[in-house]
Amino acid sequence: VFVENVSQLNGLKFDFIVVGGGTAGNVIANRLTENPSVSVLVLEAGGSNADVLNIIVPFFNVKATPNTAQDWNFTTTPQVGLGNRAIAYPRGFVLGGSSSVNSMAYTRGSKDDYDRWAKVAGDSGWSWDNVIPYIRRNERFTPPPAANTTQTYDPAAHSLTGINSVRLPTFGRATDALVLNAAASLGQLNKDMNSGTPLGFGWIQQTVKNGSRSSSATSYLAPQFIGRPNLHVMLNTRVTRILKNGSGALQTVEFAQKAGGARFQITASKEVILSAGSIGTPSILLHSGIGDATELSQLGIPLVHNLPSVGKNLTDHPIVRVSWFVNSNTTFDDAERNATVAAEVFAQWNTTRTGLLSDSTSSQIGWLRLPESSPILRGVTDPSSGPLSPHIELIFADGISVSPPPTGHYLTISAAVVSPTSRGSLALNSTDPFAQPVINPNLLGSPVDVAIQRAAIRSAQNFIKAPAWAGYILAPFSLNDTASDEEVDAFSQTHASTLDHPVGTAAMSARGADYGVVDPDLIVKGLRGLRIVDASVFPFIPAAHTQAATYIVAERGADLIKASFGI
Ligand SMILES: Cc1cc2nc3c(=O)[nH]c(=O)nc-3n(C[C@H](O)[C@H](O)[C@H](O)COP(=O)(O)OP(=O)(O)OC[C@H]3O[C@@H](n4cnc5c(N)ncnc54)[C@H](O)[C@@H]3O)c2cc1C
Repeated sequence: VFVENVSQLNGLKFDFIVVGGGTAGNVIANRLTENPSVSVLVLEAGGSNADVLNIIVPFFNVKATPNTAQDWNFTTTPQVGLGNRAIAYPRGFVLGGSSSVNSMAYTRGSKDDYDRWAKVAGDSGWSWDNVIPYIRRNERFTPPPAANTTQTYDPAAHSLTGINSVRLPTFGRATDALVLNAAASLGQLNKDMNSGTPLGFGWIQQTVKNGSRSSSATSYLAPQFIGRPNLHVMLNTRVTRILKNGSGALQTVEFAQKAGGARFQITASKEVILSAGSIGTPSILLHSGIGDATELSQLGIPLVHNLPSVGKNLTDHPIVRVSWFVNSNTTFDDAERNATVAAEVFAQWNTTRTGLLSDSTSSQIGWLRLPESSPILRGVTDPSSGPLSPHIELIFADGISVSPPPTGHYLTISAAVVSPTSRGSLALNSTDPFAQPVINPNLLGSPVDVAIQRAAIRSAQNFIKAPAWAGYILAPFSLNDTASDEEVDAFSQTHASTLDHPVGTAAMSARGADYGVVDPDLIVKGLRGLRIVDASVFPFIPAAHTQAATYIVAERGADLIKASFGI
């Protein structure tokens, strides 16, 4: 049930209040209200996801952010590793959160990623084997038609019965065979990168249903769920602080509906769940006086609970896009720069939900591991989570996204560091909860990350030398294949951006550890009544796009809450 205004809350009582109707928040709302006697209120800062074409049409994801009404429109601090550039830092400001604006890649990461979580959290419940039931609750996989013999996947790794739809791309591209043949010739084809062993090249899986985006808003809040009388969702409502209730538990939520507007309070009878994401969650904690005592006192925020790790450990994936001119006139560049072609592909999507616009801009990904003998790893602890995990990701696009030059056709390979060693931070410089926090992801902030970024670009340059590409690649567009290491590093510094995967700002650690923000059951250390369920609790970033891991944390988080209250 959507609550239109604050007065409608009068007389309503809630067992749980979920702060943020994003990727994780909507999972919690859905799972807790399976029990009709449990009442939940979701407070979401952004507006509705309905009828927003840039959200619904998969290919338009590149237009959903940055600098739109559905984006928080954050900017980072000047990034030392990026030549002091400050860059846009997109986050979904809309029901569904970042799952409503992301690029829809569905990648779980490796078995090692979850086993490392279990180890640092001291809780085997976070291990790969033990999160598989939660993967299955989340995923509703649509296999490709049997006649499609080129697309591979491992049926044993997928669930047909979950809530959030996942499928392979449906629009064939000229580059599909080129990527796969090149990978095959190198002996690096992976049948299904979501089986726990992602290394190699293969088909991307996407959160798409019948040619439209599947987000936590369209899936976990689908009509049969949002219609539950025990589930209330209020949009355009910014949570400003969490306060103690009469018994000292952090169960009272303060919110406002516009900057400088009236503040309201509402109390959950059982628990408050923070699901405001890796930027929103630590911001709310700090505004509530939960964080580093010295930093809070410098801001003049009264200390409620000294927890120095709040906002620290911000981890993200840097990415550099490299493009080449290609011998083709079927790339998607024309659909982005030629109004006639754009109208044609839109008409096809609009009538049949098929064609170019029914998928995201990529169809294949490669996950690569540095050789054990790599000089980059000499003398440093391997930053990956283990031998099954990549250090590098390559994402293939059959064109240049967003604004291609007026002529020419292109191939773009986005080369990312998926085992970053740099850690950044999230802090406040104002007591106004409507002011932007200070976001420093510290991208390419360590020599190891710069070296892995260089290796990632080199892998892309080497990959297109495989015989399968002969005659297709014409010439480098943005970076010469003959560039020296220094030139590659300079290119990274001027072109690197974010893969939009911030995590870890309210990280989980073992019970009793002298760092960390939440215990393995996701309850805030040393407090009662307050739990965190979103990507901010990841203790390490998985070598993957982060939505699948967020859904996994949320599905298990819901189970942990149910167990705590016997519901
Ligand atoms: C542009 C972009 C592309 C991406 N591409 C991919 C991809 O292809 N594949 C992939 O796996 N991952 C991708 N990601 C990352 C992935 O989407 C996120 O890791 C994941 O969605 C995070 O989920 P979350 O629940 O932690 O936060 P979110 O989904 O961001 O949810 C947080 C919610 O809380 C709300 N909120 C915040 N503060 C407040 C407040 N004070 N009061 C009330 N509400 C508040 C927000 O508006 C939002 O709705 C992408 C992200 C972005 C932004």
